[in-house]
Amino acid sequence: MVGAGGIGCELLKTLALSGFRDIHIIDMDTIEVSNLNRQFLFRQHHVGQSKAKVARDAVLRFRPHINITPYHSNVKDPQFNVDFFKQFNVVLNGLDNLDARRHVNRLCLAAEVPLVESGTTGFLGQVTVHVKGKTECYECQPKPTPKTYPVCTITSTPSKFVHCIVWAKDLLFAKLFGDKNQDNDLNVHSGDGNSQSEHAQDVFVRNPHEDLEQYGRRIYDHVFGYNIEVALTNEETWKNRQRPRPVYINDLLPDKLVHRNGYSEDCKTEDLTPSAMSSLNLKNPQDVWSLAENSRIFLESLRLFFEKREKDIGCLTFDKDDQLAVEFVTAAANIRASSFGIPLHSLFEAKGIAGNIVHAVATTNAIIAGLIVIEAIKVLQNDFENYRMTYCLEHPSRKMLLMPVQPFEANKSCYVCSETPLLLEVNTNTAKLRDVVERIVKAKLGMNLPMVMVGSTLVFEDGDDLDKDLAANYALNLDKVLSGLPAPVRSGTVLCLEDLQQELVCNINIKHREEFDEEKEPDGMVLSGWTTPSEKGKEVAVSNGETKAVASVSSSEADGDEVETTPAVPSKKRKMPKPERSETATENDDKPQTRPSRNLSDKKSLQEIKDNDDDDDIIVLDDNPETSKRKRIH
Ligand SMILES: Nc1ncnc2c1ncn2[C@@H]1O[C@H](COP(=O)(O)OP(=O)(O)OP(=O)(O)O)[C@@H](O)[C@H]1O
Ligand SMILES: [Zn+2]
Repeated sequence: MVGAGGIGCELLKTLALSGFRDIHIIDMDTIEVSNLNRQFLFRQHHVGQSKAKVARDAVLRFRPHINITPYHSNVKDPQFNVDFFKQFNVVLNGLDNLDARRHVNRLCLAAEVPLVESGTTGFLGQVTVHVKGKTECYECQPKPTPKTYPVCTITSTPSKFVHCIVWAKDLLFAKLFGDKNQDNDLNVHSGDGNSQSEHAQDVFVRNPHEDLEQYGRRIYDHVFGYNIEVALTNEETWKNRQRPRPVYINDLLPDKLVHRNGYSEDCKTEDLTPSAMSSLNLKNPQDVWSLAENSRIFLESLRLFFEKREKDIGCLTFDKDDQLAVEFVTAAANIRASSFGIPLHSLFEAKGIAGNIVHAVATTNAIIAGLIVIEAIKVLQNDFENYRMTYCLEHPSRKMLLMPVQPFEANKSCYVCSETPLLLEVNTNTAKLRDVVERIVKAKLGMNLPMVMVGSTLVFEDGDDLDKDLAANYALNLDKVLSGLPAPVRSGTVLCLEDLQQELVCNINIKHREEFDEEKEPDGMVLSGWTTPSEKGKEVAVSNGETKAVASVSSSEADGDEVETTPAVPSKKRKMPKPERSETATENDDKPQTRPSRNLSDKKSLQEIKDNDDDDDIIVLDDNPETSKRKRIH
């Protein structure tokens, strides 16, 4: 088992009660108070201890004679190599992030161990089975990427609260407390010339003799006052939009914060984590603060960052579990929202949006854990015919909340489980090797410790145990443009990537391209070749052959880096599920959740599926339903 969190606790209990006698469990985390509402193997006195170890002890209390081996470690650690994975009959994932899931997928493929993968988001959940040579792997289908917003909406023309949140955490928070060298679009688009952005660069630096309140007030006036004035000069922008209103601190808080009621220098925040809410005596996170209160929180949280957390400044990124960061972002987003005539939100709501939080539902985790065990048993019995991927829906579909679907066959162009090369369009004269390694090899391809080869020349290798000279040489290469490497990379060159831990090799054909669209191709390079086109709305095939889309997390307004779990539901493509139980094909008394799929709204294909409702075949739908083929995979 990988992961001993929400799904993991349920899973370990159900495995133990179902007769599994030798279980290894990996989890890198310690128990937090916020886990206790659903991770029922843990109690308050366990807070701070290893999840894997406490989960083991809790289960041994009611199943003392089974073996449970806990590892308080990251599954990406080198000790969990292919040989380690080979000792298991089946691997069960109860993870919460794509990165770890992809890594485990690769190790399972390399070790040839079946993987049962799972995820939940609120009421939605899914369990999928991945067996090399039999079904698709976890990465055969591209995963939905987190929602992004056009830069100019965030910097200049927000119309929803989420735009203000993204501005507050990704631009302002990052500018004030994050890496000083990062690219940051703050202000760049709010003025009409470079001089504005130059001015903006300076304003964020604290003057030597400026006290923290003066500094906070200056930042406040700059971002909520001056920048809005500058933006207003661009008449074109506001022709068909409501004009924003500049906000200045003296209009709201003419007196210094220290002189105002509700704030005292000596309030007892010393031993607690610094919090602007507690120092200003604002207690309820569900209250929507006034503009003045938001302004006070803004100044106070900024002061607390500099006073109490100075060592963090310069390397912070927004973290939903960092109270002070949430307070700052809530206040900044609300002040901006007020300026743009957007309704203000409480800290609780703002935190949910900023952290992309979908509240976990314990029952969904329990259901999903049960389904994992059912699939694990089938895998152990080699009952391939009966493997199912199961989706847990929010609303019944044909009176069913659980929707079983036969597994899909592998995607022949999946770079993880097949050897199909990828294509990278890149400007080989301007892009550095570092850009390719960071943006493509690590971020897009999920390699953990990659090696990059051009022909037989190794140009980069990652790892802590490298020889010093070699490491220095690779560091030099990282800063070279592709065409300037010791083995130059140009159009037609093949880059060979290898991750020894994941035992993954992947070739990339390089195609030189001069120009990239900043908005649409922000990486400045485009990787293609493995994805099958998937539709934006995710669709689920239901058991009578109809297809419906389920509301999924990515349709939520929230923006975020990582969705807690990602139930990827099958997109249009591939094949239809085998009906699990026969129901009258015409019955459909629940409201359609969203539009029917393009493919299956086609009457002809619907009819075709109904006709096949009760046979055991798997139907493969090509892009054009007219040419749909039926294909047996076993
Ligand atoms: N790379 C990894 N190696 C080992 N364990 C991991 C890794 N990534 C995630 N996990 C574990 O997977 C579990 C996922 O559980 P869950 O989704 O309930 O998240 P959580 O962190 O417990 O809760 P929340 O995110 O809501 O605070 C966590 O316990 C986490 O430690
Ligand atoms: Zn694959």
